[in-house]
Amino acid sequence: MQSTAAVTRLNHLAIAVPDVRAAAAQYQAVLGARVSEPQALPEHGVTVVFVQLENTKLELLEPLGEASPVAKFLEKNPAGGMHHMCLEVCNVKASMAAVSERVRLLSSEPKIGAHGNPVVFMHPKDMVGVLTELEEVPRS
Ligand SMILES: C[C@@H](C(=O)O)C(=O)SCCNC(=O)CCNC(=O)[C@H](O)C(C)(C)COP(=O)(O)OP(=O)(O)OC[C@H]1O[C@@H](n2cnc3c(N)ncnc32)[C@H](O)[C@@H]1OP(=O)(O)O
Ligand SMILES: [Co+2]
Repeated sequence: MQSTAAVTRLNHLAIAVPDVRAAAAQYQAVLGARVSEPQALPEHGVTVVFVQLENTKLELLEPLGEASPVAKFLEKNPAGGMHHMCLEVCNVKASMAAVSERVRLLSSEPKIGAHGNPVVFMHPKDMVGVLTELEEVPRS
């Protein structure tokens, strides 16, 4: 049996949007959702707003800076769209080692994500078309 990333829970679904404030206002007005203040994350090339749900979070992503990975996505999907999903793991480096021969990891080291935890991405083409993020979340 090959070792796996050993994912546990869904942490968030991410939606790329052209204007994160307008998108947050729409989610609040139409869905009645609780939304966070925008958070600039230059090291990821995004400004994010989190929509807190009872059982998970939605992450609204607006491009930040010239090299934003989301900018190119929005060129192809100008109105916005589903961008990635984030699954939780207990040890992101162990998960990376477990899968590195079967999927392309999009960074050689984890980065610190929006929640202050280490994250890494797996190429969508190796994950049946879905950009998949792994986030190390310490289990309480
Ligand atoms: C804050 C943090 C957190 O949660 O804590 C975050 O989430 S930061 C979230 C932002 N950070 C990231 O997304 C980092 C990981 N993303 C990346 O490294 C990049 O966006 C890639 C996924 C490698 C795509 O790179 P690039 O845009 O240069 O490639 P590309 O446009 O030529 O796309 C290559 C192929 O992948 C497809 N492709 C591109 N982005 C995709 C996506 N989000 N979902 C599904 N498929 C996608 C394209 O359609 C194309 O397929 P075809 O060849 O068939 O046309
Ligand atoms: Co994310």
